[in-house]
Amino acid sequence: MSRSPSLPERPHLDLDPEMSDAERLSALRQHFERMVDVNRELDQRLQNADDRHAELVDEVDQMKARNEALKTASYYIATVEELTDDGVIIKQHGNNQEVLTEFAPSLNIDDIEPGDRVAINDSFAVQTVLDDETDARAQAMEVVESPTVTYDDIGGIDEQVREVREAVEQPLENPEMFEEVGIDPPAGVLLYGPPGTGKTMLAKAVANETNASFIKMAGSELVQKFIGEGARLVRDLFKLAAEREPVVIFIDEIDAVASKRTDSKTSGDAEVQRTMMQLLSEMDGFDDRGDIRIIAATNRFDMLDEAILRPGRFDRLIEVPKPAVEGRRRILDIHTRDMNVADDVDLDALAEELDDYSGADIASLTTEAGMFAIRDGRTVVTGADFDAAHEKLSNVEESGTGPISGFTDYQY
Ligand SMILES: Nc1ncnc2c1ncn2[C@@H]1O[C@H](COP(=O)(O)OP(=O)(O)OP(=O)(O)O)[C@@H](O)[C@H]1O
Repeated sequence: MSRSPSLPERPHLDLDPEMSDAERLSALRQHFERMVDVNRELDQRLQNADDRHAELVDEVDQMKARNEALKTASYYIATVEELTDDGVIIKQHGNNQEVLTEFAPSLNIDDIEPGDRVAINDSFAVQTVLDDETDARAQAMEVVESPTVTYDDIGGIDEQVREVREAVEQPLENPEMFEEVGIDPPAGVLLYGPPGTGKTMLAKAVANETNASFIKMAGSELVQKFIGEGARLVRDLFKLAAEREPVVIFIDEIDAVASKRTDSKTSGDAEVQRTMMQLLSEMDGFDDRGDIRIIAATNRFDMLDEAILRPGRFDRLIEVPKPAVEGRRRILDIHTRDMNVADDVDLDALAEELDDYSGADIASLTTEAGMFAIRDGRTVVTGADFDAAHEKLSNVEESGTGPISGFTDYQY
């Protein structure tokens, strides 16, 4: 900490009784001059201190403003209901609370109409007018008109492929069979298992095979990125699907919106609950929806709320595990089929060695081996490249993150 400079020394007046009047006068004059100097210096210091004080007050004001901005940085979403002379009536999404409020001075009242979606701050003042919902939809969902993944691209999970085809393809292609037999087709398929085992691929391949569009939505995005919008986006998702049939809806990380209820009553939990209830109600009205099939995926089966597993909802559960040795061999085949691989590469032996590798880990291993060849200026990938890649990925594993996709706390 810097210390303030010491005060100037107080001038001392030393009058000798022996002094003549002239000497006294001269000593007094000198003393007076020194006092004037000291006074001038003190004045200067006071001025400096005032300036510094003003600077600090300014800094504090800026910090306060920044703090205020940080506090109000997250906005809530609402819809404009009515513009009145007293202000604007908005309805907040999520809790449907109606509020009479005002606009931020930066907004122009002529740009706002009833029905607009707006962002409001903690004091409900309208901060911005949001783009219309199709933009929000586009951000939240990945829509693929015709996915190119085929069943041949998926290795090691043949039984799971068969089950998914039965549950999704059959009802789309032969709905009359279900009618004749007199049973309802499975409503939703839930794929569960470790990350990177091909769940997304499987859903895309089914869409491809049935000439259906593919719409993917990530559960975590629904509740983390679009706070207050989850239930609405679920509604939008099914509306969009109805416009695109035949369609496969894929909800990844469904655990984010369908976890077991916790005891805490935070607004975040309430939001997740609302999103899940919307999803359940959409699925319950599913019978009349025609050519829409729904597949969800999770790495955390143990966390799921049983409500979503009831008949008529996700009633076909398919486990997608990490591949066994034959599966790994098949996945190695798939991922090396377009690679320039040297004769000394022994994929059988490699498949044996890649214990605990997921399909995604194997895909990374082959890419990594190719990178070693390129780094060495070669276009043929050798056994040594695969060994080096294996060693590199094993080191990642030793550092505690799993071969690649990291998977330590998985239970189901
Ligand atoms: N069974 C598999 N056969 C061939 N490649 C696979 C397989 N599983 C995963 N892969 C490779 O890993 C990539 C990622 O797989 P995918 O996204 O389907 O896994 P996921 O199970 O959906 O993972 P997550 O749970 O992390 O979303 C695929 O694009 C593919 O290259």
